[in-house]
Amino acid sequence: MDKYFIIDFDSTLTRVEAMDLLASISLQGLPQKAAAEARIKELTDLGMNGEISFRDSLKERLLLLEAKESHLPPLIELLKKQVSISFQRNKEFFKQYAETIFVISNGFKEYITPIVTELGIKEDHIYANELLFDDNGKVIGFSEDNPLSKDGGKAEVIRKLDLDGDIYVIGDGHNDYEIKAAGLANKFYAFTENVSREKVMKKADHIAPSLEEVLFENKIMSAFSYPKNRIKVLLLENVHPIGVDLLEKEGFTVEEYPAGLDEEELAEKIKGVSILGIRSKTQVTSKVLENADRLMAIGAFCIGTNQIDLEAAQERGVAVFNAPFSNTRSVVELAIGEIIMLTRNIFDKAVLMHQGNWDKSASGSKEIRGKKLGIIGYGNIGAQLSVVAESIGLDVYYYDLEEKLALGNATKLDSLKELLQTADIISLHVDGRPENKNVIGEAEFKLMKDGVIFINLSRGHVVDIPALKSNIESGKIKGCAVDVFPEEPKSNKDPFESELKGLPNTILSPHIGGSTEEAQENIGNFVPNRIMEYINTGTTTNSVNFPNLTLPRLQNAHRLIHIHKNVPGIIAKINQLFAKHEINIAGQYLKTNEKIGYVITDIDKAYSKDLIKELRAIDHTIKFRVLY
Ligand SMILES: NC(=O)c1ccc[n+]([C@@H]2O[C@H](COP(=O)([O-])OP(=O)(O)OC[C@H]3O[C@@H](n4cnc5c(N)ncnc54)[C@H](O)[C@@H]3O)[C@@H](O)[C@H]2O)c1
Ligand SMILES: O=C(O)CC[C@@H](O)C(=O)O
Repeated sequence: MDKYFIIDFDSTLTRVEAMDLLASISLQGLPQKAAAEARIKELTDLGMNGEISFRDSLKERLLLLEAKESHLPPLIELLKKQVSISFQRNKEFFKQYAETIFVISNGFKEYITPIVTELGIKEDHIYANELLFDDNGKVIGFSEDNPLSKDGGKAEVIRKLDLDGDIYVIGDGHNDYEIKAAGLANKFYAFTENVSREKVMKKADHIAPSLEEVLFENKIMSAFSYPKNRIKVLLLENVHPIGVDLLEKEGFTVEEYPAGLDEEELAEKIKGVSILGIRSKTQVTSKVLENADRLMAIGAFCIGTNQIDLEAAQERGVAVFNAPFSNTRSVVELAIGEIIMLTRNIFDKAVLMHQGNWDKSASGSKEIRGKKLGIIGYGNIGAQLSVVAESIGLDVYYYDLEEKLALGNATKLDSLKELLQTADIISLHVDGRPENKNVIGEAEFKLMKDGVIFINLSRGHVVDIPALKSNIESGKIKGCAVDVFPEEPKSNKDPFESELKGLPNTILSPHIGGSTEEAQENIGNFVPNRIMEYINTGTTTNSVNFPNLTLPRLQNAHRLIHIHKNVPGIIAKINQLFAKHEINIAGQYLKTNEKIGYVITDIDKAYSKDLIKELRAIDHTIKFRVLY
């Protein structure tokens, strides 16, 4: 049985309403332009929603237009650039199915024909209205004999076509739905790539955010192996709008949630989600991952990834990406600011001022020049702090578990003990690995100098809070800044509880070390791009739990992505299958880590479904997907 596709033109095959464009050309320079354009838009929407008769809407719109024949060539040029993105991607479909694709539109043939024939649609498969011109080339109306100039016209055209097969209508308007309502179509797809009309969507058999969705539903090969709109993205904790926008523009279906979710809530919400975006609050535990039936990637829109069970994610073939240096500078600037504020007792003095007390004295206030800054954890933030601190006169010492290059004149110390005994100011920048729990506790505070300044902008659990509190109260710690806490509120609406509230010369901030507009914008750009690279090409550069592979762009081939447990012999098994199916390998890329193997194979276009089944069935396969 043949499948016929009836496609609407305005806002479906093109991203715009052609009449709106014609209006902006024909009314150019006329005083009534703005008012006429607004009314044309209004009439289009009323017609599309079925709220006024189509013929009335068309008549009134044409009258407002002041259009001439000479306006058509520039209109056609503009429309050529406005073909819907997913239609542009799927030119192959229009070529292959030319015999069964029809464009039926209430617009005008004069501009529709040049656009759609370029896509490969046959000229005699275009049904649309026709303009009437006077002798001077002015548009004076339309051919009223044409059924498409009146309500129910599309149904009438299809009835006359008498197509023998299944009929699928793709359109954004009520008049497209009417074909189905008249019993003349098997399915009506509400096409929402360009506009979403609530009323039309409600009546649709299926919502198609892109042409790929229609093709996928009908098992027709399309530009993508899987429609992007079926990739569900869940973004928690107020991810920057740039990130949301990038993922939406890619065609994914994005759901946002302003706060973090607890384990139970997320374990429920994660079902059906392909990409999860979080920041530092949300714990992605193995229990959550057990329920993650479709999860491909997690984006940590921050630096820290200790909130994610990276090993469990890896074992389930879920790649995790973060933004390793997008907010580094912001944290460093806050640390520098706090070092100065605490050394000068500004915080306490400001509180007194707000209470009406004038305490002008130099006692206990010091310059930072020449003071010894001890940095624990000389990673990206620690090292950057070292450079900036040195440039304003601090004498920098650092301790790291790993061998790190000393920047500038910084002095590397061989033990934490030595650092704690040396520094006047201690700033903590270790990562949040579980072994770092209470890395600074009573014993460590004891080793510090009396009157030390202590700053923690790393992770809350790395400091023993009761020990910190008693050392501030005793005066051992003269000034303290804490930005991160073992327990943090899930959202801005939840209360903040901590033993550190109300202590002297203690700056508490709500985990905003990386919360600058610049940093959030950087992160919003960085993380979605890494995820999209992974989804679209398999590239895992910058993944924190997957072997890092940077892959070339896929050209005229299929890319098979196989993630498996790292046990001997898997590659041999994969390649035996290619040999058995006489598949030519265009390129193969492999990287392993302790736990998993990541193999990408580019093959010629043709392959059998059996090959895919057999590849999936190889023992120890974790995940498998095909890209093209
Ligand atoms: N407050 C905020 O808003 C904010 C913003 C960004 C990053 N962070 C946190 O800051 C910390 C540092 O970030 P980064 O980008 O520099 O990370 P990083 O991974 O580049 O550096 C961490 C360094 O700490 C070292 N280290 C780990 N444990 C240690 C230990 N016990 N003793 C000594 N050294 C140890 C590591 O070897 C590494 O060099 C992370 O915990 C991150 O989550 C907080
Ligand atoms: O913005 C956040 O939630 C986390 C910021 C910071 O702790 C990070 O890890 O980058």
